[in-house]
Amino acid sequence: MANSVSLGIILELPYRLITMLPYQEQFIEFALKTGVLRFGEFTLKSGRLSPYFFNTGLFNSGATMLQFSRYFATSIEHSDIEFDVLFGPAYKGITLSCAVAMALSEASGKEIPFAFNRKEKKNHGEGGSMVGAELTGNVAIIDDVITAGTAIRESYAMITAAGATPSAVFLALDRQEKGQKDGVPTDTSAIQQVEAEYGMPVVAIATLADLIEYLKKQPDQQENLDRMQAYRDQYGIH
Ligand SMILES: O=P(O)(O)OC[C@H]1O[C@H](OP(=O)(O)OP(=O)(O)O)[C@H](O)[C@@H]1O
Ligand SMILES: O=C(O)c1cc(=O)[nH]c(=O)[nH]1
Repeated sequence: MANSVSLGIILELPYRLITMLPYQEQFIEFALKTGVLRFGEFTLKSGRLSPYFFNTGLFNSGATMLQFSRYFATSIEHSDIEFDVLFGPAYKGITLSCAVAMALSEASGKEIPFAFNRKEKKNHGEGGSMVGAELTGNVAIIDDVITAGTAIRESYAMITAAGATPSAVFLALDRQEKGQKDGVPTDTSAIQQVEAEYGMPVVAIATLADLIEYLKKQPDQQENLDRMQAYRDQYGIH
């Protein structure tokens, strides 16, 4: 795969179930280096106080977006999930769908049609809410994170309304934490709920488990590791 991130398939496959792959570790290091992934105290959309935060808005240069999109493309190729169109929900999904379609084309040499929506409908010119390729066949949704699953549910509705089939979700990070209903933690994560409700696989470049595994290998990160494990004990899915 020219110009892309190495999978290390031959050496790494035997360990696949018990350890993260090289590209996942490289992705975590890259997210830390760029400040996209940070440790500290952060209030989430759910109101939870988290010892870490993942802000893909900070992949905000050509070079970092290019690298990010290559990690995404590697993760998607590794999933072996086939699809016809990549759809990114506005706003962050707009740049993601475009950049990752480019990275997938670069890696595979294939046309990768992509589309996204407008948050506000356009009433002049070509009009409407959809931009890009026609939504047809199997459509994979691409986004940075799922919190409550609202963006994915809205994307599902837009894709089915266009007569296509939502078939998979590709994310940057799976926080692997319990969802919330009426302020009460649920047993499953919002991602697991989306998978069960819509029967779509959800694939992330990296997960909370990967992040914890990474921290265990860093001697100077014991304090962050302790906080992450305490957070997982409280809110993590089992
Ligand atoms: O699972 P959810 O509860 O929907 O949360 C996740 C969504 O929230 C963020 O987008 P947001 O809607 O805040 O808009 P943005 O892309 O314009 O930042 C994020 O990019 C996801 O799309
Ligand atoms: O749950 C959130 O609000 C949230 C967590 C996170 O790590 N990144 C993000 O953009 N939102």
